[in-house]
Amino acid sequence: MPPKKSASVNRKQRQLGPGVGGIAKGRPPLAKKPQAALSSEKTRQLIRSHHQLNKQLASVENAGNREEADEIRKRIEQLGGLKSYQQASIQGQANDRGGDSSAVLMEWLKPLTSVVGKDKSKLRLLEVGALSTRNACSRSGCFDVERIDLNSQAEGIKQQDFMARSIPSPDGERFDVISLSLVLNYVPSPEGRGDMLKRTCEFLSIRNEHTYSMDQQSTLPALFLVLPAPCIVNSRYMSEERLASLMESLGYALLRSKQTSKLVFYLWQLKARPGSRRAKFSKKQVNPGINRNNFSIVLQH
Ligand SMILES: C[S@@+](CC[C@H](N)C(=O)[O-])C[C@H]1O[C@@H](n2cnc3c(N)ncnc32)[C@H](O)[C@@H]1O
Repeated sequence: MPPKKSASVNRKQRQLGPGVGGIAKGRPPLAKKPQAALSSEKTRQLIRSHHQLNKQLASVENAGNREEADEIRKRIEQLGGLKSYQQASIQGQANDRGGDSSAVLMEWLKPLTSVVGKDKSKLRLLEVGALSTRNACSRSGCFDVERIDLNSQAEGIKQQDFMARSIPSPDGERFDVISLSLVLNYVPSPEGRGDMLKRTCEFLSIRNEHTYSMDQQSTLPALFLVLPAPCIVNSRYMSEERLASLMESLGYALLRSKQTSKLVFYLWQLKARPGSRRAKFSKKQVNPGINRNNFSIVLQH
């Protein structure tokens, strides 16, 4: 089935400005009361600085430079650490990015979720990088949601690094859907991003026709991926085509995509777990240009 693609930029949203209309129903309420609001510009700056420092930290740690790593860690703490970054993300997305991204996932899974209540079997959803227990997916009642984050902000969110989570045994419990919304771009290295995408395959349940209904078979198991749009549309090293071939090499097929002025959304179905003879994806320039960024994803082995 060819992937369905939404209008490249949601016209209504463009007219109204981000944060109004479409999925812009505001961030889901948080368990903890946010601290005093920062201005949009300050929020963006804080997110940018946190990403940059995280990248520098990964690179000096890689080079074994402990002193410089300690120095960068101090600077991250001075900015308020991961907690302030999360706060800024919540606020930044509410202001700039159109609110709760999981509303897009709900929309895309509507044909499946509309029957969930009838046979009472909920879909299993793993939300990696969860900041709220009350986003559209959580509120829908269609999912058994497991939420994890490096720094838990609420009771229903387990404090856990996805990269350190034990891989389920062959007959262990897996998920029907994994959500990676604005998480991959948080990973500081291109290799780390490739590893994260590869890891998702281990947690999705590839069931057979006896366990998934006909409707479900055309969608599940699936990965919901959200990234800041510039990572894909304005990078020297990435493009939609390159992302699609990388994902295909992992066993994923693109089902849905959508682009707004700020974000790109994708729904990928895992068709088969990647074999050992998978193609490698190095950091290769596909869109040269001085005004482009360096976001990339590398698959090493
Ligand atoms: C920008 S927030 C995105 C929050 C939310 N998913 C959204 O779309 O609004 C990124 C979150 O991902 C979390 N994160 C990054 N890497 C992670 C990992 N390896 N395991 C679990 N959480 C991770 C960070 O702690 C941070 O809270």
